Amino acid sequence: MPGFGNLHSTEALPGALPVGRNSPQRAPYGLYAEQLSGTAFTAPRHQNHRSWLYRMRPSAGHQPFRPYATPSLLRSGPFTERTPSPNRLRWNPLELPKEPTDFIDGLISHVGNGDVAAGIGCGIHMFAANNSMGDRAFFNADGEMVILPQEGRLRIVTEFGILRAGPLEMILIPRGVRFRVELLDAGARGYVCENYGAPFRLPELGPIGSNGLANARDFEAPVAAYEDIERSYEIVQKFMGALWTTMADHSPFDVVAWHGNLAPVRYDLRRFNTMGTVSYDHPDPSIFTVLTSPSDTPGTANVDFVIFPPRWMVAEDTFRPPWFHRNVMSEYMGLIRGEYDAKSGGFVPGGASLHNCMSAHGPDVESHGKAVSAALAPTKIDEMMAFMFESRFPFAPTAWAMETPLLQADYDACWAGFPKAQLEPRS
Ligand SMILES: O=C(O)Cc1cc(O)ccc1O
Ligand SMILES: [Fe+2]
Repeated sequence: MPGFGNLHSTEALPGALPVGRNSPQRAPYGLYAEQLSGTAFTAPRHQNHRSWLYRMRPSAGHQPFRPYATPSLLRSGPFTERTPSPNRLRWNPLELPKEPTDFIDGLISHVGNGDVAAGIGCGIHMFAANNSMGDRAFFNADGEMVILPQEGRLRIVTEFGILRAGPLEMILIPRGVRFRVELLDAGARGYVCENYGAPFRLPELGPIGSNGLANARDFEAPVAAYEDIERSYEIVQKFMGALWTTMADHSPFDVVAWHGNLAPVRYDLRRFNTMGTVSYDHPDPSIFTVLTSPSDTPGTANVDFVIFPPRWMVAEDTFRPPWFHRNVMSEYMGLIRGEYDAKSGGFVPGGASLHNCMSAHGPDVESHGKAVSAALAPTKIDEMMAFMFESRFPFAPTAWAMETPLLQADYDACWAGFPKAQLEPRS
């Protein structure tokens, strides 16, 4: 069902959705009415997110949660394992696991900021899995999750219905929504942004007008789909940075109908209506914002999700790749496919880089050299998709991120050896 933040109504059985009220004395088929809220009850109407779910049993029917025993590399803000680094860091891609590993156990925290208990900041994780979740559901009480598959297609069963997504697509799972990740290929790998702050929304378009960037209609929510499974089912949740587990005697994916404006969505990044200059100069990458989680300072995001999609480069008398810069915001980047225009090698699909607040970065020597001597004909950057999670809060790496052999030892070298500008002697 199309539309970001739309009010949807969907039923998998005729008449399952109550009409004219949310909570009738007896819901159709004896279903249980349950509200899931993503914002405070009193949040302004245009920011209020909630849905009503009509399910075979209330979610409340489960045993107490116990600490999850399987060792996990998932971490949360405050990220204090290692001193935040002012250095530019870059990582090679995760390898697919050798042991059977599902999405939950395949999550590895990379960097993060803020504080999960304060609802500020985000955690950025990678995942690598070779197994479907089986009779296991996961939900995250700490934040919503943007999932970006980089390799392998996923079938994500949620309480709201089923979403499939592969590389070049994104999934947004709201806080608290139960889901199960199944693999449609032998392995899957990707990135996750776990947003502790204000829910992601579409950015304002300002002078761009009423269309453009990620268009609301291209976000797709699933239709209601339920499974009637009576056997022991594990439910794992992330709460205040720790994983917890419990058992239920049935599948929690038993929602027969739902309505509301809180729902998981899929978005095909290829549908992004990319803007750029048609005259000169390289604009700020904020024109590539897909979704933003605002902070309480206007225009200064808790975290922005930004993509660098295929696009035509036509700028005249312009250095076309990203310029050299030092940014007050902190930048975590990943690559879904292709080659990023600021880096010739080293930044590979599935890899990642971190440029924290005020760290000097930009094109490497080779990309710079090519760009200053290029004939400025219109050229297309094709077959490429990079992305950035950009935040007002510097990112701290996890211990894993600093100790993994995937961390590149020589990243700084890509900015070594720029020829010095030759100043003309003044006459
Ligand atoms: O560092 C990067 O590659 C991301 C980036 C891209 C761009 O086009 C301008 C600024 C910026 O931070
Ligand atoms: Fe940058």
